[in-house]
Amino acid sequence: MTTYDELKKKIETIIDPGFNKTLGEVNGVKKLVVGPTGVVEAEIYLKDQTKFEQQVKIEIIKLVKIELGFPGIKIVFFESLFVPEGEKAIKYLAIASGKGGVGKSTVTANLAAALIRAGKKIGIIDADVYGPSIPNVLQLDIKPLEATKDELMIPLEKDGIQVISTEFFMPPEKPLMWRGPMLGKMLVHFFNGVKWQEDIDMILIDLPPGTGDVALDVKSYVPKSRVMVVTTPHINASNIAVKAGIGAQNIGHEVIGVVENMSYYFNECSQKREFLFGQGGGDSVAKRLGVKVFGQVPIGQPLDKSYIFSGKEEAGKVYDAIAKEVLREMEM
Ligand SMILES: Nc1ncnc2c1ncn2[C@@H]1O[C@H](COP(=O)(O)OP(=O)(O)OP(=O)(O)O)[C@@H](O)[C@H]1O
Repeated sequence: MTTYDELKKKIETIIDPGFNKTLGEVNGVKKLVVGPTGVVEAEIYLKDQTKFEQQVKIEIIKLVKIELGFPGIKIVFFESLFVPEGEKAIKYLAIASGKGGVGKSTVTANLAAALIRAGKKIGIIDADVYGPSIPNVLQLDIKPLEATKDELMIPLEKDGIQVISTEFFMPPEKPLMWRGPMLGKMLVHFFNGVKWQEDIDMILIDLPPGTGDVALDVKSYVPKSRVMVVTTPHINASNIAVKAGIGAQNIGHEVIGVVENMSYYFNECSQKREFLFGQGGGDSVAKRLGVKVFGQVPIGQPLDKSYIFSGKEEAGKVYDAIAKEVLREMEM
């Protein structure tokens, strides 16, 4: 009769083909239970899970049922979180908002630009399936994606920001009705099927507004992703933003801070700030989530008529300060 320890040891000798190391070496066997009827239950973490799951599943079944004589095995696979020594772990920051239209995508793109000014290599996953606007905000020309030999998508790039967007996969001017499983499939490609160029430091994820399937998927693919909440100063917007933040906290994400967008309009004539959408939304969200406000972005457009502020403009300086807070919170 095979003991539990022997079973574990043997499973841990199976190779994770993504890493070309044993499951033991890459901490790939997370849960292993032998039930009362002798059926084994296992949670296995693999690199490039979708690509290698079937192959590893067959090996484990052969080992557990044929070689070791257990009556059955149930296996659930997950994407591995293991980072080989000497390799840098990419950090993930999801940008959430309660309501649509509060400027989440504008903030995401400007934060990416500010992080690049701070010397970081940045990618954006535009997961806002209902209204992907990152390509628009960055004024990115959409063209067919190229792929590597092992069929990983190569992101498009604008001003050093690498982008993968749901918009790349939508027929132009035709809305798509996304349902849970389709969303999941799209996201799995974003998290496992992209070859980010260079030695990327951080990936920003532009989430759809509200709480929902996409946030849950992000949790399963990148459990360690932090979350930043965007709100406007209006109290209604902030009440809904709190819900998005609490939703993220409830599924185990760490919310690191709040950005208040469209905080005020700076009146050049009176040299005073005018609070067109009220005041206090950002503070209220931050207080209720137990985090701080990273910055207050004024109402306005960049001088060059794009959507991205330069580091010389007032709003650009606010984004630089937000980037600094983000880097500090993410220990980078
Ligand atoms: N600080 C700002 N000042 C002036 N206009 C802004 C500001 N921030 C965003 N906008 C404008 O508000 C509109 C909505 O912004 P954006 O698309 O970034 O919002 P969103 O929250 O991502 O929306 P959705 O969730 O619906 O995609 C855009 O036209 C954008 O240019």
